[in-house]
Amino acid sequence: MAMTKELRLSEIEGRGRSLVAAQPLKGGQIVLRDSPILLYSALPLFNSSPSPYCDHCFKTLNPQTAPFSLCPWCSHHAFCSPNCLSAAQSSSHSQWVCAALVKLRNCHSPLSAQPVDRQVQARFLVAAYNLAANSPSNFQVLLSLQGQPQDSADAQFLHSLISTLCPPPQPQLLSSELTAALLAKDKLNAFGLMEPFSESGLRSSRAYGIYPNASFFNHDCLPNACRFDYVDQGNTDIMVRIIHDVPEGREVCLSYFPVNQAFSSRQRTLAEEYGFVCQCDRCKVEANWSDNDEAEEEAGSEEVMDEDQDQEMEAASESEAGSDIEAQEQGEADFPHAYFFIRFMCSRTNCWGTLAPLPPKDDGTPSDAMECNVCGSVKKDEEISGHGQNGLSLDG
Ligand SMILES: C[S@@+](CC[C@H](N)C(=O)[O-])C[C@H]1O[C@@H](n2cnc3c(N)ncnc32)[C@H](O)[C@@H]1O
Repeated sequence: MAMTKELRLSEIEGRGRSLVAAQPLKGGQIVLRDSPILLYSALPLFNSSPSPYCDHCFKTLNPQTAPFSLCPWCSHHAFCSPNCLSAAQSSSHSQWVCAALVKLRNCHSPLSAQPVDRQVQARFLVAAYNLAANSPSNFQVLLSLQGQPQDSADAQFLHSLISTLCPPPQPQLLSSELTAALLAKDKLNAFGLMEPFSESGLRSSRAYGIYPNASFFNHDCLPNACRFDYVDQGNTDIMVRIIHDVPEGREVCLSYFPVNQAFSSRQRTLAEEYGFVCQCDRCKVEANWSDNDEAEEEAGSEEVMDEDQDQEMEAASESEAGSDIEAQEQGEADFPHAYFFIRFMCSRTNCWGTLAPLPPKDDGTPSDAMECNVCGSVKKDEEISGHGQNGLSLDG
């Protein structure tokens, strides 16, 4: 089924619905622009300081232009402009959402003692039940996404809480099965819109969004596409760009997390959060590395590549320059994907973003500049690796 002229939706055994190149794709080409059917804040409900983001479009609120438009019903939620406030009142910040959030934020609310993740899940459920009332067709789209309900204590707790937010916009819809199903859809499909990049800060989300078409991208630990967003320019759409040339018929994949994560951490996240065992080319190679031992398995959940792995990467990439054929063969056998890290991973401190070429010019000429999808920096080709476009092929 054609999704865009560049992408086809196909069923691939063991991977479910998948997006496949419907034509040869060029590095930098935009293959999807997708608008969210639902957006919600990633910040804790119980926060001592006001949100620095517009509660509708999630743009950073500029203190120079304060006062912002405050919600007249709760005087709590702030919007970047009167237009955003009025758009919110007829969609994301309806009267029911406003009253529900006030009630959840009440100091006697059982949520106040809950971890931030649970508070954010509550925000999602309020947004999802609001969507059911405001846009039944988009609610059906949400329900059609991947994710089977799990009978968990979290889901039961959150359902009992949401049931007290009376009257919900469509009381006949409210059920514990539906709440559990919604949470499962959110877990597998939500995209994080990141906070502004900072070299010293932690990488965290300001909001989450459900993007119905982008939800069909499967994961690969060496992706051939990555997504960009421009929230602070007032645009909540995401754009998916091709990282390097992809032949027709090849699956187009994103990485569900920063590509620098170590093998055991990636495998754990994909199994626990997404319910599958990754068998991509990179995982097949790294599964044989000697340092995937139990110690690493027991370490924190966010391991990044360690020094040995960095050295393997360097050896492979140095030898790739062609000085020593034997070392090159050995290096590539140990770490055939070294080239990806040198060329497509942002080197800025604390960034770990992915670089993709800027879109080709109108006449089809490829761009010689690469943009990072996290920090937004743009660099010329030669500043990155010294390798020309025709270096190692990733299409093999
Ligand atoms: C965002 S959805 C992607 C679209 C999904 N395949 C579908 O049918 O709707 C994420 C889910 O897709 C499946 N998936 C994604 N990447 C995969 C991979 N590399 N191998 C196997 N399954 C994968 C997993 O079930 C995962 O929880």
